[in-house]
Amino acid sequence: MEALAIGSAPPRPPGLALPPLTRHHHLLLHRSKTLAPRRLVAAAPMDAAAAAAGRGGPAPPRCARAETDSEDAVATTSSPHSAEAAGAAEQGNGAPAPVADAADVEGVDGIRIRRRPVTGPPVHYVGPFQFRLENEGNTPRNILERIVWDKEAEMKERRPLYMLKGPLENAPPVRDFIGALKASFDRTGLPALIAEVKKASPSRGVLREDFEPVQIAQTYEKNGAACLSVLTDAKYFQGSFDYLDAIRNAGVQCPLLCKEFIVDAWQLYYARLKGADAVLLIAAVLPNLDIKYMLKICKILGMAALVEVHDEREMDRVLGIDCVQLIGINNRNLETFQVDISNTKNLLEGERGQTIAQKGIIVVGESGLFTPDHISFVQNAGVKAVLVGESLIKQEDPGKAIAGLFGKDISPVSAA
Ligand SMILES: O=C(O)c1ccccc1NCC(=O)[C@H](O)[C@H](O)COP(=O)(O)O
Repeated sequence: MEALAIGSAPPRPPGLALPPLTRHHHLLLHRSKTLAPRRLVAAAPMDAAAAAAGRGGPAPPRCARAETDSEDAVATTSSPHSAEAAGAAEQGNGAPAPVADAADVEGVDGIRIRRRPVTGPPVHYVGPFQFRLENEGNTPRNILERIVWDKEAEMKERRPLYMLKGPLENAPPVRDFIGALKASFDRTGLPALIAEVKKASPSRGVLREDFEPVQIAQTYEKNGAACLSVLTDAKYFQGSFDYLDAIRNAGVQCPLLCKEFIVDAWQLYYARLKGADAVLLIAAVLPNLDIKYMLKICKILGMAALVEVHDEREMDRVLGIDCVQLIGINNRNLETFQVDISNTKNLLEGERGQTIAQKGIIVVGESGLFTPDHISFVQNAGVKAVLVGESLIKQEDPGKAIAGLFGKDISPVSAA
């Protein structure tokens, strides 16, 4: 264990209370109260001398309230199940209290990643000092964990939910994401294209230096994309929520998927406010209860949800959830970066494929699609749509690259 004093503790912002609850808040409140009851936890702050010496010896326990009575704390607790299971209670210093055991977290509806650092964040405050204490429990095991942990930390800095209420009333109208996919499939007989507006990724680094999101969106639309996927994560993908409204304001009609690592219902409201028509829900990150809860909020907001799976277990979990209309099969393993397009075929074989057909679910093949053969392969496996980033974005004109990917011009103009 490494201990390093790196600075002094910043002041904590004062708590904020919500105005009377809206229709949206009621759902949040209900879920939070039923699933994440308030509780007291024993916090174990670091003993200053032990911390300085690099030992994590606990000081005598003290009690801290895990959740407050403030409506803000309740209404924005967006993922009650994972929050509860991950022991996301707060210590007096603003850091989550340590949870009992990593296995508890891993056992939540089968999600493998740890949603939060098991032993608390590496930075601890002891009086005016800040200590960095790294150990297995607070070091991410893979990129997905790293992203999600950072996302949870980002959420702590967000505006309170009630501040979105006014602007949300003026959000641009929702467009029919699933309808656009179906219309495109009916028009071309080929999987509908969700073209990705993505500057960089953890596995590929910077994909396009001269990144002009609006121009890219326009050329995608002109050349036959049915919908667009817009990366909004800044740290790992160099994306931005501002790209959503910039693309809409430029007159692009294609419905927009907010491609984000959603861990908190706040992100759903914010995505809608910025003009998203659909959001991504990643099964590897969200326990079933969270997925159901987020789907309900999406429904209230009128947005579609693309529920992403990577393996059989995630597919089976998601097939057990009512109201899922759109499933994305990611050919990329988000923990190892390995890409294998036969993953789409494997997950659609046999009973799973039949269940999907019976339920009328549209399947999107995601990642690693570069050639017309790849498109045919996933179409034959049963997908009605594809989500494509790298193979288009790296070309000089990403829009014109669509014809190369499909082996023919699929633009609406070509059909006229
Ligand atoms: O692409 C990554 O490096 C990555 C890492 C961690 C989480 C997600 C990641 N990518 C998201 C995607 O899977 C892709 O953006 C999307 O499916 C398009 O893939 P591609 O056509 O291969 O760019």
